[in-house]
Amino acid sequence: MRIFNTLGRSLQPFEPLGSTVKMYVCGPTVYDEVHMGHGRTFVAYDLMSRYLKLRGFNVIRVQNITDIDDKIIKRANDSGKSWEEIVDVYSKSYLEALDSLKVKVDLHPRVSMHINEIISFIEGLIEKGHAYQTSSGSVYFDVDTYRNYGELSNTAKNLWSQGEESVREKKHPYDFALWKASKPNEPFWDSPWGRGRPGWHIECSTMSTRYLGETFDIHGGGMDLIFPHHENERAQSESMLGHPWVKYWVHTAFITIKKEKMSKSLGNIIPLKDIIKKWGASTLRVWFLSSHYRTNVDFSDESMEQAKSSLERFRNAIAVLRSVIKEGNISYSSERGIKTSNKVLSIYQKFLTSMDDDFDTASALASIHELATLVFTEIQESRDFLSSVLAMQVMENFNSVFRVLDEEINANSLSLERIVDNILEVRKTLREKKMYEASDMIRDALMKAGIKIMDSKEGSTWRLE
Ligand SMILES: Nc1ncnc2c1ncn2[C@@H]1O[C@H](COP(=O)(O)OP(=O)(O)OP(=O)(O)O)[C@@H](O)[C@H]1O
Ligand SMILES: [Zn+2]
Repeated sequence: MRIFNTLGRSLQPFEPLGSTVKMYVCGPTVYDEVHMGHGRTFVAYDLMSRYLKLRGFNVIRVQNITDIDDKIIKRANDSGKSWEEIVDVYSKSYLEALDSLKVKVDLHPRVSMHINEIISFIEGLIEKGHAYQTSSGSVYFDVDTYRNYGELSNTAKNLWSQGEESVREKKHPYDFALWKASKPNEPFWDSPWGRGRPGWHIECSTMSTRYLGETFDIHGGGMDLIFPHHENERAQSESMLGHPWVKYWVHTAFITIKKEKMSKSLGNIIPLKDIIKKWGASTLRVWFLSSHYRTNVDFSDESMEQAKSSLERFRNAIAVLRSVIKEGNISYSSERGIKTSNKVLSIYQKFLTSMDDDFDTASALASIHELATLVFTEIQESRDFLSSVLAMQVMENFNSVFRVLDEEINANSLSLERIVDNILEVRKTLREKKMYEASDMIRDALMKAGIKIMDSKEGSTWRLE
């Protein structure tokens, strides 16, 4: 496998540091609805971790929630609500959106729950001479003390402006805040430097090392985070730890609207929950994954229609495969069947090769389309059992990574269980009413269908014969 590393800007072989791949992704600042742009980024990392699992790795994935920030405070002041209320509403809505998008994260640490750890981290940086306190009670990172600054974002000194206020008290304009002295009407915490709150970058250095250790494999986020956020995180962490920190820096490109980044601050967002309601989570995931995670994608209803019809095509292919597996010719495959099976295997190989190549989901989806074509042009007609079973396995593996066909893949087992359990409930009522004849008829009918009922004092159970 190879993966594009922003550090060095090249495709590099993927060799994890240990037996578990550890991944940290910068999550949202919760002051407004999560939008499609966030969804793209979060689905991209979800897909990466699912693919690594398919490839046999253990994966642990941490994605933080930024619940202390200037934008949150502004929103609270503008709306007359407390910052806690704002954070509560939007973090719930974020977690719900992740759930309906089937994005799995193992841990969602919040800044407000890690203030002590953040303070200790900053104290460590001051002790090591990488940070300084100012008369206002703020603490800044001294960028000149970290010699690799600019390497991650590939930028020279004249481009290091941090876009932060109160530059006058900094030693250099490119130093950035670790701790901000509190102003009136702002939330604050006590610290060795007085009342204040953490700057943005320090939270990710603190929480990622706390949960993933002193080195980890993948650090991700959108491309807008390369500078200054990730550059600053790296400077803080490597200065503190005294050794290299993250092995692969991975960045996703943007969802745009009329070629402009979809962004809360620009006011052009489509909330995730609205788009999921309109198109469904599976169509949206297909749409996200139809382009490589490092290319910008412009939103349009037409492209969503295309994603919808791709999904429909995959669903139809599965329906054909199901019917062939159920009723197909189980006798030994014909020469033609063997040829088809080999085609299925080579399509799967292509799928893996694409995914191994920096998670090229667009090409991987093209392989699944190719498989669907094979189903419609050969398998549907030949009704060959072996190639159908193989094709179904490919679809299952594909779905374990893309998670767009859950209902179709799980249809059989789910419905069988549900049906038999319901029948047993009916039968229990019949027996309670002493209608033993009807109850026995049901038992015999199920037996003919290959389902054996076992009655006992505790109730009835069943198994496939
Ligand atoms: N339009 C987008 N396309 C892809 N990823 C995005 C987009 N907007 C934000 N992200 C990513 O989502 C994650 C959470 O973002 P965060 O809440 O910090 O957004 P933000 O950039 O402050 O929001 P906004 O730009 O909407 O004000 C980050 O990794 C960010 O890079
Ligand atoms: Zn971060």
